[in-house]
Amino acid sequence: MPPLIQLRDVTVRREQTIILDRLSTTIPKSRHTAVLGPNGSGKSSLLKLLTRDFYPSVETDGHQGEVKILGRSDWEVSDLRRSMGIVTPALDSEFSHGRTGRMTVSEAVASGFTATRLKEFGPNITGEVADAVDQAIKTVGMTSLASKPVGRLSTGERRRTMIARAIVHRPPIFVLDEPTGGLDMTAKAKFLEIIDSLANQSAITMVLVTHHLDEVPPPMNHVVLLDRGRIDFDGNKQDGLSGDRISRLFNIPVSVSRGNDGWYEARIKG
Ligand SMILES: Nc1ncnc2c1ncn2[C@@H]1O[C@H](COP(=O)(O)OP(=O)(O)OP(=O)(O)O)[C@@H](O)[C@H]1O
Repeated sequence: MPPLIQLRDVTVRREQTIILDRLSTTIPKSRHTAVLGPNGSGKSSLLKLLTRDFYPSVETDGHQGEVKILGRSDWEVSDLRRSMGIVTPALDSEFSHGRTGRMTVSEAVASGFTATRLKEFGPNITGEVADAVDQAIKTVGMTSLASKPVGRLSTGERRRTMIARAIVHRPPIFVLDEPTGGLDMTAKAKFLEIIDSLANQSAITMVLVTHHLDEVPPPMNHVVLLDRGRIDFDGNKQDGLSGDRISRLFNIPVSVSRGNDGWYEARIKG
């Protein structure tokens, strides 16, 4: 079986700026991976390569890196997005207003099957689709709000709806970009609990972008650290999240500890 995700020597350039610099990494099935790094290090750009919002740039010597998903690099964008679960700030924002925001929670979740954003382009919510929608909504604790328009949910409720939409069709890959942005303490705790329980399942492989060490769920064992568009570290979480390494990466003295529950914590020293 080919790796789920394979990046080989990929550079992304925008207006003379190199955003990602000859990145190579491989994510096999079940290797939940956290991508960490300071602001502007290229984390979101890396996810955009996976979702085909960005493509590898052709370099001056004609070289072009390669992004393979599920062993293929020749995906139609719509097919590719249907085979992934995606939660990004842009998607979250789209579901917060306008016609997309008028979809009910059930309709929004069902739209994960078609990777669409309007009710009329979504699937019929009957039979197996309806069962899967109910199950996904239950997983994120939104059953009592299933008929409410997503645009009228709180940020935390909407974010949980986005998770349900991402997993409803049981995709092999689930990518999340800064999923706790804007959540209060309670909503964040609830959200991380859901992510943690999904990371305990091996059928879905998660790629999580974050700047917060305390948001990396215990079952997520692999980290990629990015520094100014380059991979600084790609390996085991325990080795990657050392105080020295994180201090160097974020350019500030930090002590990192791991609690008995497996969650990490970072504190600025001094
Ligand atoms: N479409 C674009 N055009 C030009 N520059 C871009 C574009 N997208 C990203 N960049 C630049 O690429 C760099 C990396 O951005 P990216 O958003 O991937 O970083 P990040 O690590 O996700 O940052 P943050 O933690 O702040 O979200 C930044 O310097 C950013 O300004």
